[in-house]
Amino acid sequence: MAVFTEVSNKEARDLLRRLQLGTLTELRGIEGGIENTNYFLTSSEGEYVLTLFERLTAQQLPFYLHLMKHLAHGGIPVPDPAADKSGDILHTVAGKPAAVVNKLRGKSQLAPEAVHCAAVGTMLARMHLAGRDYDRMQPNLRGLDWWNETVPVVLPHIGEEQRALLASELAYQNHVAASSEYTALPRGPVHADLFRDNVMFDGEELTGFFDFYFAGVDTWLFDLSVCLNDWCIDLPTGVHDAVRASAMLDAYQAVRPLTTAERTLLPAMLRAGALRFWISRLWDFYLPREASMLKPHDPTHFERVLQGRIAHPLHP
Ligand SMILES: Nc1ncnc2c1ncn2[C@@H]1O[C@H](COP(=O)(O)OP(=O)(O)O)[C@@H](O)[C@H]1O
Ligand SMILES: N[C@@H](CCOP(=O)(O)O)C(=O)O
Repeated sequence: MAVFTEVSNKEARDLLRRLQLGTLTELRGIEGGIENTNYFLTSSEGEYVLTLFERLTAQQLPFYLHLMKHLAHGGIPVPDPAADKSGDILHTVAGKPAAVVNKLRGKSQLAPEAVHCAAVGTMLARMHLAGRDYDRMQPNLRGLDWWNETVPVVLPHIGEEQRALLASELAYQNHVAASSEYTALPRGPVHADLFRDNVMFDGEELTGFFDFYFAGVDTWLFDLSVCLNDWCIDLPTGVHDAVRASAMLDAYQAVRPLTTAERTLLPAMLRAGALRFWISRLWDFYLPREASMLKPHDPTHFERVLQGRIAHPLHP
């Protein structure tokens, strides 16, 4: 149950009044999620999601919330944070930073087919283009600097073979990041965690991207690689699925063709995307944070994905 902080009906009613979103009809805790407290908030005006941020700070949050607003106004189906009379979209509820967004229609497609991967590819490219004129800056806080800080912390907890793979892949990624091809990659605000459980579908219609709280400015190719590594593999084995990957890549490129540097570095960024989540899963597994991680994700999954990406590089 991902309700780490209880919200009373009175607090919900007061918030709806401040946001001029009608009168409360239902407040229901959401069971999914591992980072924040989430409630479905239903009022006489519509259905919303109330999020209380358990770890992100009031300094970090404006980047994410204004990015969602910017993208929503740019026609991308993402939750649009509600503003109060003064235009503020970051609120305080039960002593925590909080936001209210519209509830997206549909549900997550956890067994995607090519048609769903194509829809994600199209919308991802549209989202990258819509983010070009977003003027706030926050780096990907789970990027290369964080990998360099975190790998030494997890190394003592893992076996010799894993240590060798983790250390050599980190060295490889530092080398790639220093190259002129990497510098040439187009970049902008990216979602950086657009897994199957962070996209809504109604049948084959993509109804929204959500959970932007790992977003940051990074390469568009990294974002695409994170998607390919989750949507276009066989989950039990981690093996690449060529049909779903082509569907996603073709759809993405129909909106925004990859540059020469991106085509060259796709194999390296697929490795980077696998490394990023291997590190975070190892970190969550061996160094769990107080009360936040209910059931840590399996780190060995991304170890397998990384090995597959090294053994069988994907050349678009
Ligand atoms: N805007 C939204 N519209 C509809 N459902 C949402 C929305 N935001 C969150 N949810 C629901 O809440 C669940 C948990 O949200 P999520 O952002 O993944 O939490 P966490 O950041 O804690 O992992 C999602 O799986 C989804 O079912
Ligand atoms: N997608 C990440 C975990 C991030 O959790 P989320 O529920 O906030 O998307 C992983 O699979 O390791």
